[in-house]
Amino acid sequence: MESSPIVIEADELVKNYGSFQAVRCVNFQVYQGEVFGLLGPNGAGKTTTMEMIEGLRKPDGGRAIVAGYDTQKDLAKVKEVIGVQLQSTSLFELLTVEEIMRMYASFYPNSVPIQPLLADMTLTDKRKGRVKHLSGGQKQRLAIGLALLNDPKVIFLDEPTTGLDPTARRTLWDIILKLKERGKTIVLSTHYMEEAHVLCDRICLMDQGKVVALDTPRNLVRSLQSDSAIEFRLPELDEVKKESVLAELHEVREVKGIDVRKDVFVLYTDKLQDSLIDLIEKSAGGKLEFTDLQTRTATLEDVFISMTGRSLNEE
Ligand SMILES: Nc1ncnc2c1ncn2[C@@H]1O[C@H](COP(=O)(O)OP(=O)(O)OP(=O)(O)O)[C@@H](O)[C@H]1O
Repeated sequence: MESSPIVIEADELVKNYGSFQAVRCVNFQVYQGEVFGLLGPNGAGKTTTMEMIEGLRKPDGGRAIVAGYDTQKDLAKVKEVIGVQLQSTSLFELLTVEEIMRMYASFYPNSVPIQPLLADMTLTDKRKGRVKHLSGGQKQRLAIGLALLNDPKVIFLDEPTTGLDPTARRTLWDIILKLKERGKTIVLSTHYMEEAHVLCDRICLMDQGKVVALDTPRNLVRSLQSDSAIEFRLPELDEVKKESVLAELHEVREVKGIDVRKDVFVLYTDKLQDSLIDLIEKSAGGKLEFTDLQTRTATLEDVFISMTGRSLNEE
C-alpha cells in the first residue's frame, strides 16, 4: 500500500472553536486504494479533521491536499474527485429513493447510472419507496449512494454505522469492502474498534484532537508487545489494598503491562499460559479473590487504553 501514490495529505491541521482546540496539529497521509480509519471516542476530532480535508471547514492552521489539490485554494477541483457521506445527511423525506437520486445526479455535469448504483447499495426494492419509510441502515446506504453519484476517487464516510443494528452494520461493511475492491480510496471515521479492525488497512487513533498512533490494525495490536489479555474483577478493594495487589500482580510471570479501571484488572502478556498459571498460584489460599476471570486476544481497544488510559466508548 505504501508504494501506492498518496491521495490525501493532512499537514499540521489545526482547528479551534474559541479557546477550545478541537484538532491539534494532525498529520497523516492516505494512499490510493486504501481504507483509512479515523478511530477515536466521541469528541476526538474525527469529524472536524475530515471536514477540513473535504473543504467544509476552514483550518486555523495547516493544510489539506486531496489528489494534488489544496482544499483551501482549489476546492472546485477537490469536489470533482471526492464523495462525502455526512454524519447526519438530511434527506428529503417525501421524495422516493429514485427521485432523490435523480435530483442529486442533476447537480453534477457527469453522473453514474442510477439503477446499478441502487443495486450496489441493495436498494433496488426500495426505489419507489419514500425516504421517510426507510430504516436507519437503508437511509445510510442511500446517503452513501448519493455520495457516489459523481463517481468519486475518494470517499469520506463519517461514522456510517453508528446507531445501526448488527445486520445493517454488516451489510454496510460489505458495501465498503466492495468499493475498496473497485479501487476507491476510503476515509472512514468510527468509534467501533471492531469495525476499524475489519475494514481498515491503516488506522489513525485519535484522542483529544491529536493522533495518538497510526498503523495497520495488526501492528497497532503488536505494539502492545502482548498478544493476550487476562481480565478479571477484584471487587471491594480499598486504595491501600489495591496498591499492594497491584504490586503483587506486577510480579506475575511474563506480564508486560497492567490496566485497572474501577474493579476490572487487565494483565497483558505474550506468554498466556505462564502468566495464567502464576496468577492462579499467587491467588491460592484466598490471597486474590477474583471473579469473572477470562482470557482473550488483545484488541485495538487495549491499544487505545494503553495509549490514553481511557476506553474508546467511555462517556
Ligand atoms: N462548531 C463547533 N463549535 C464548537 N465546538 C465544536 C464544534 N464542532 C465540534 N466541536 C467540538 O470539537 C470537538 C471535536 O468534535 P468532532 O465532532 O470533530 O469529534 P468526533 O471525534 O467526530 O466526535 P463524534 O464521534 O462525537 O462526532 C468536540 O469536543 C466538539 O464538541
